[in-house]
Amino acid sequence: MTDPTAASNLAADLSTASVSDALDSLALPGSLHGIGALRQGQRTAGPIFTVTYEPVDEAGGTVGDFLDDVPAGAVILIDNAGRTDCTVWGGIMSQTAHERGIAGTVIHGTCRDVAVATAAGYPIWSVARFMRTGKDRVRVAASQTPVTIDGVLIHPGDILVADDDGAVVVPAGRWEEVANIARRIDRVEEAIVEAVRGGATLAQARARHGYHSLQTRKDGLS
Ligand SMILES: O=C([O-])CC(=O)C(=O)O
Ligand SMILES: [Mg+2]
Repeated sequence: MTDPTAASNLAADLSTASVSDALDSLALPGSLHGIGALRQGQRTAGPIFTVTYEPVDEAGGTVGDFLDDVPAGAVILIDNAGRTDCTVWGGIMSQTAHERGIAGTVIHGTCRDVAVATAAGYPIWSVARFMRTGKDRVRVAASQTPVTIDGVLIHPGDILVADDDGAVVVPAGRWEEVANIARRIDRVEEAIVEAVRGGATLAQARARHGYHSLQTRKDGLS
């Protein structure tokens, strides 16, 4: 799944919660702990463009050097090792990315110029918001190489889904399998709520539809 439009269309109906449960059922990692939505009501999905930063302590380090290389529809995933004392993303970058049709930015690190991103409607997920620039403090070490965030190994082109609950990554080769399971989980959860509306107790509705084991590993190894 490398076509950006296809990825975002495929994920349009999927929440990160369902995708995470589907990953759990397959014993796959993917949920990016510690990265939260900049504001509520934003969501995105698409193939990942990876960026890795490294610290510097001299003039010449800077942020955003990779942005002209990112294709429309991609989700930028930045690994700055969770650093919160300086930025790797700001308002000029939000407006540029929005202008180019980039699907969103997910940062294991920090962004600034939040009001600008909000005004542009550009979606961002990050560890923190802080105003001190990364210029002269970090530089791009690599782009489009594998990164590891919260113990999750992520390759360029893997699929990222992000919403109010955070961001989750699915290996490109497992996307359809995971999405199908996530949709099945959604249908079961809807059926539980319907049963409650129809007069069942929550316990009855959950038991009837196997709620407690929806995300349980299905290979018998858990
Ligand atoms: O220094 C930064 O984080 C970048 C910045 O403010 C911008 O892109 O507007
Ligand atoms: Mg700025």
